[in-house]
Amino acid sequence: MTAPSPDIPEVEQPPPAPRVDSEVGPLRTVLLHRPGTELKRLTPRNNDQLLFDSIPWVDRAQDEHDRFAEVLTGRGVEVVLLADALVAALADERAHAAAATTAVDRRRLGNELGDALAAHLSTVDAKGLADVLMGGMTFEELPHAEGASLVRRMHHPHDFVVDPLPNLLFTRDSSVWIGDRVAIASLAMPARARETALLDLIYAYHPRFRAAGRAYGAHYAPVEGGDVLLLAPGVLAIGVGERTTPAGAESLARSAFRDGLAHTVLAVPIAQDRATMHLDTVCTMVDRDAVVMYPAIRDTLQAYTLRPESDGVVVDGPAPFLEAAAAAMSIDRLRVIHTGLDPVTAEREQWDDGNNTLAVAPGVVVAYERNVETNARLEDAGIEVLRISGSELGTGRGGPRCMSCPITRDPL
Ligand SMILES: NC(=[NH2+])NCCC[C@H](N)C(=O)O
Repeated sequence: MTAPSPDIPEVEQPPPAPRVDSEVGPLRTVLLHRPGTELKRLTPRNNDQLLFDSIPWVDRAQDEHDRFAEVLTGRGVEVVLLADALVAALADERAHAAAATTAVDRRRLGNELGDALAAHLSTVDAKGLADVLMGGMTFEELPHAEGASLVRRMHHPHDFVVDPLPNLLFTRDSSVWIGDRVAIASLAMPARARETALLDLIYAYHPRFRAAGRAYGAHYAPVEGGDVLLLAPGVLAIGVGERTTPAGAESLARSAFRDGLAHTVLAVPIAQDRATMHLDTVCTMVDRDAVVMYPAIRDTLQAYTLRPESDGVVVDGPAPFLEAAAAAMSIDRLRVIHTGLDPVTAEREQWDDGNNTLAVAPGVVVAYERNVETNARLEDAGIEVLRISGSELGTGRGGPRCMSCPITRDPL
């Protein structure tokens, strides 16, 4: 390495402008969330409701996440952490005021305690407020106020005044960049609904993002980012199942057409099960023209094709997904990496997010190491697999794609 010449001042490069046109273009900037206090709130009594399958060992989950981030930075990817972005956004006093409002649930607390909580949160600094927004707050932690309160007295000290958001870890779902616009998701499950407010604050007030245009902003039908795949520039696939609804998919399609972000949208019905909660639990792209897909659905996956028409959309199909996708992408065929697994191994590895890979470039993906068979087949097919451990991270049922929201990818 040559030392910088003393005469030429080092010019700091501005970060690349947000823009994502594909699933596999070289990844430049990604939003991750290092899990924190919110995971420590999980107990055997609340984990189902909070959408975790067991109680993670938090320190180990953080270590695993740090390794994940290191793999990405090792490949030249800039990692933006959600907590840092939130604190930066909350430095704007309008964001601070709005955030306090989103945290106060008057249905739960009533007006008196609601007012007391709002007054308290308005005095907390940006970091402290971000901690409450992400990690939640219990009755025990609520600073003492004067006067009698039935709400305080009748709640258990460990009940939540503000619910924790353990699924913030899955940054894929709460927002999605399509072209140069960001869509804030409308999350289907009550345990995740408030994540939207946090992402909204980040994109509205963070100096780096506040100029970004919004896609889908004003619609409310559920759409989650795990269901949205950018198959090729101008071509979106949107899973419709446990999370994203037909209305959500149609609404996002119309908004993408209106903004010229897409020419074709495929709406892909998936089973309404926890195992297949998002399209990216059964299918992710690993190369320009290749996907890894759960073998059990390979031949049955269907798609409706939506295209813009002067004053609306035309809907065709359903037709086999692989054919509809190839046609929309203008390629002969979409390769499916044949994992060739026996049905039991395939089902086990699908559950453990074997199909949920994150491409850092065409043909290079991050995957959980535990899915030994799926990863071996990917390598047989010439895909480079960057393995990470996810024994604790995986307790929330999400893999590398779920845990990452690409902000900038280079064009293909
Ligand atoms: N894109 C994904 N597959 N995300 C997985 C999200 C998992 C999370 N526990 C949930 O139930 O919402």
